[in-house]
Amino acid sequence: MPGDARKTAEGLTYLSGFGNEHSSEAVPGALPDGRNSPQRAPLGLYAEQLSGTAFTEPRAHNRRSWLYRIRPSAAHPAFTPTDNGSLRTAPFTESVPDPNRLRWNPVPAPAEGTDFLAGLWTLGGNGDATQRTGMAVHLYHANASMDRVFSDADGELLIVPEHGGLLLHTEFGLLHVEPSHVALIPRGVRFRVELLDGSARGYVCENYGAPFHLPELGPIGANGLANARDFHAPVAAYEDVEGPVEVVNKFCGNLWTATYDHSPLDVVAWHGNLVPYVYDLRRFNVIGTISYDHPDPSIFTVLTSPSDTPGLAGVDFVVFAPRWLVGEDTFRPPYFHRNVMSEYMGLIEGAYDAKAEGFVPGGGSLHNMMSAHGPDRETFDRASAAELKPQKADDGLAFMFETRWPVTLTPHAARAEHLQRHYDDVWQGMERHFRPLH
Ligand SMILES: O=C(O)Cc1cc(O)ccc1O
Ligand SMILES: [Fe+2]
Repeated sequence: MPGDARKTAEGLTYLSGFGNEHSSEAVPGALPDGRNSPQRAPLGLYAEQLSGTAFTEPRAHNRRSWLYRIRPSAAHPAFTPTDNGSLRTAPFTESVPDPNRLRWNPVPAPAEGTDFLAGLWTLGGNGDATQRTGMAVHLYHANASMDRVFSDADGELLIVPEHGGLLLHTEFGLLHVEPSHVALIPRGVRFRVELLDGSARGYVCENYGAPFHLPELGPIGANGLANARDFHAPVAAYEDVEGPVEVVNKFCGNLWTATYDHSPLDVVAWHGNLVPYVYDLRRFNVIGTISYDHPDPSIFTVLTSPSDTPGLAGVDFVVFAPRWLVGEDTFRPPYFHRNVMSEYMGLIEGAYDAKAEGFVPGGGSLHNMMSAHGPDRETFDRASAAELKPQKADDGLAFMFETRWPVTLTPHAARAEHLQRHYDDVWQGMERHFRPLH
């Protein structure tokens, strides 16, 4: 019942920190002491390691957890292929990469009975899931809770709700995520999504590459941006369900299904540093100029998935959180630019300071590699004439998935009804102001 679920969601206990060695047991004594894999695990549980990085990756990047569960994950029948719905995976080869500036309205409401998984609609992406490079942008619109369980072997899922609260039942325990919060489900972790408000809409970044971590702070110092202690992992909570449970597994681009004879959300205790987590974007410590010029938005990076080249992210997750604008003699909104990185932007609420209208909550824009963009004409005119007193930019919450490779669209995104036909017009009629002095 949604009412009961909301009560549960509000009472959740979390473990705080990013990349920590956490441990949690739902039943006292379920965690073995001093070793991971005793001859007989406590309470008759099965011990199992979940590796998110290769065994041999450097300690600073290594992610794994030990799970103590009622049945080992291996106890399942064969998977068989099932319908992928509107979910697509890299490599994206069905459309020609598009250099145009593109913008979409929100994804239309789905048919009754659409759960989070069925409600996923892929916009596009890059890389190759089988090579563990690149990312995909998905949107979701759902109106039913999942009575099946999902896991994604292709990548981790960064869920960015725009409408409707979600209660995520994961192998590690329960997470509650609301608009303005984000949730991360690591690669391969089983979960199901319960809707808390009847329907839910939002965005998902599926990251095929290295797990997201916090960006370096460099000269900013030891604190700032997203603070590690504001990331919250669940405490162990398990389902002891015997009976048929559908489990859907996304593997190398396809959905596969199997009917288990028990719930795989049966982890009674766990320890490790590979965990799902939630983060409240409003806790982001925004750093900006206190002198002049508009800083590059890398300063708003919440999470980054590094590639082999230092500083060049497979994908960055960037938030435009409430902040003061005080730059002197400065054009304060985002500047005109062309970027080697490709930018997908979404809006969680309100408005975005570079766009006077047309960029709406639940919608999104794509400015692919080197495509020219920036403030629309109305914003340019307003900001060029604005009185430069300190101003609070707090009427919206926007974000960006910024990636090193161009985003190629799925055919359904390229042809969508809700693709805006005249987005280019926002830069039409930019007046000529040039007046040579002589
Ligand atoms: O295009 C955008 O709106 C995103 C963006 C924001 C900003 O403050 C500077 C550069 C940039 O790409
Ligand atoms: Fe941009």
